[in-house]
Amino acid sequence: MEDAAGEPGRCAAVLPAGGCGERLGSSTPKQFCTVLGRPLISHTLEAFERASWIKDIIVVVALESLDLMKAIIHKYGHKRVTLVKGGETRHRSILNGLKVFSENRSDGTANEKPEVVIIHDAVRPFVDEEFLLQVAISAKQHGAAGAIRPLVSTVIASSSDGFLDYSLERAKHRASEMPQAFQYDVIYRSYLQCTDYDLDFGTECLHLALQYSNVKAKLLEGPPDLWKVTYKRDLYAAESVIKESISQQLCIITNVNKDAIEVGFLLHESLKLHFKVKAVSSSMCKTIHHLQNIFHGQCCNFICINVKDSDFEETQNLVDLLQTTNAGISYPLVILSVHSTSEDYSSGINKLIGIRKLAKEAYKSNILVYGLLINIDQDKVQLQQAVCEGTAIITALIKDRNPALVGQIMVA
Ligand SMILES: Nc1ccn([C@@H]2O[C@H](COP(=O)(O)OP(=O)(O)OP(=O)(O)O)[C@@H](O)[C@H]2O)c(=O)n1
Ligand SMILES: O=P(O)(O)OC[C@@H](O)[C@@H](O)[C@@H](O)CO
Repeated sequence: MEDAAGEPGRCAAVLPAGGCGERLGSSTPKQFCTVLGRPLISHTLEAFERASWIKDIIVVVALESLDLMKAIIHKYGHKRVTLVKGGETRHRSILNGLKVFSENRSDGTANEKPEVVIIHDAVRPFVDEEFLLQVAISAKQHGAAGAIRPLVSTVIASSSDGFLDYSLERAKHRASEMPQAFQYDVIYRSYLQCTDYDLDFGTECLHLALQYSNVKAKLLEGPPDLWKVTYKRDLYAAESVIKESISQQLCIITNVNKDAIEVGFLLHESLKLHFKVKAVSSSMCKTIHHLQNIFHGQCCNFICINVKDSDFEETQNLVDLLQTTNAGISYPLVILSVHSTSEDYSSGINKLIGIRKLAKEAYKSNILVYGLLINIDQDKVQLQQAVCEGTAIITALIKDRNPALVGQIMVA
């Protein structure tokens, strides 16, 4: 990035990920626990990869996790990542990460030294590019910058015999969060002057910059989702946040058949009250680029309108396209295979039973296929009622993304 006023200059990030996650209580260190089927650290890396101006991402992991981390980088195609062995404490891990820019590796090479380095716990997956840039620019200007959030609980001090000693005025204090950013030389110099006590018991990088480099960090009020995954409940919360974010938009795919267009139109009118909806002709969905261009990015939810109640052609074509491009690698994709029937429902369901085989195959690629049967041979009022019921079913399936229901046929 050009080193103009208001730009951070050359930027790198250090993501400490060498802990064991004791407070979460899992045998798997929390940074490797899956959230919606993907390791937590992969979600954090994806957030940093969206910032193309961050040239190096240093991930610091325990020696025993190096192979696992390499496999995650390979499976999810993470770029710009350098792996470094962690230390016994978070500060020691961060210092190991910073060293890659100042000490040559065994092959005699070193990563190009950044002007600004962002330090961010690998177990804080919800960080947006805009705030990362704000923190980095502020660090370039002031030497150090860090995210803060209002305190939820009041901070108190306990006397040695377990009684209240004093309390801090909550309105005058803040919680220190991540990301933090520093002029590289400021934080590296501070770490090199640290005592072992700092490295073994400290928890605040901003304090090191103040104590050892006399740099007062600029404090930036961060957005509410900067929290750190620490306890089990935080994993559940992270999964809900991600589900919510990938359930905002959907694409309705229909061919030019009259019935299909009518059902597609009615569903569109109903679904647009709950989602950002785009309707496209199936002829426009021959390549993944077509699909990605619909929403200028990845769409994770599709409504496939099939003409006859026993024909899965539209759904099968979409599944084939998504499978060949491994589109489900980052998030579980949802496909509602919608079928209109003009007979009694039982015969419609019997003809649709083949969806179970299709759904079983699709699930191997993280694609969740559900069936939806709508009787179109009804009067306008009844059809509108069926479309409303169909909308409620579609909304629930997209929000929940429950693998246990794949291949099931819902009836609106
Ligand atoms: N020796 C350590 C300890 C922690 N961390 C990392 O620092 C971040 C924040 O630390 P914390 O939430 O305390 O993680 P853990 O130490 O793993 O958790 P716990 O204290 O519950 O064991 C995490 O990404 C963690 O992996 C690290 O890189 N090296
Ligand atoms: O103490 P832990 O290792 O759980 O987490 C580190 C936190 O202290 C740190 O991420 C922020 O408070 C900002 O420094």
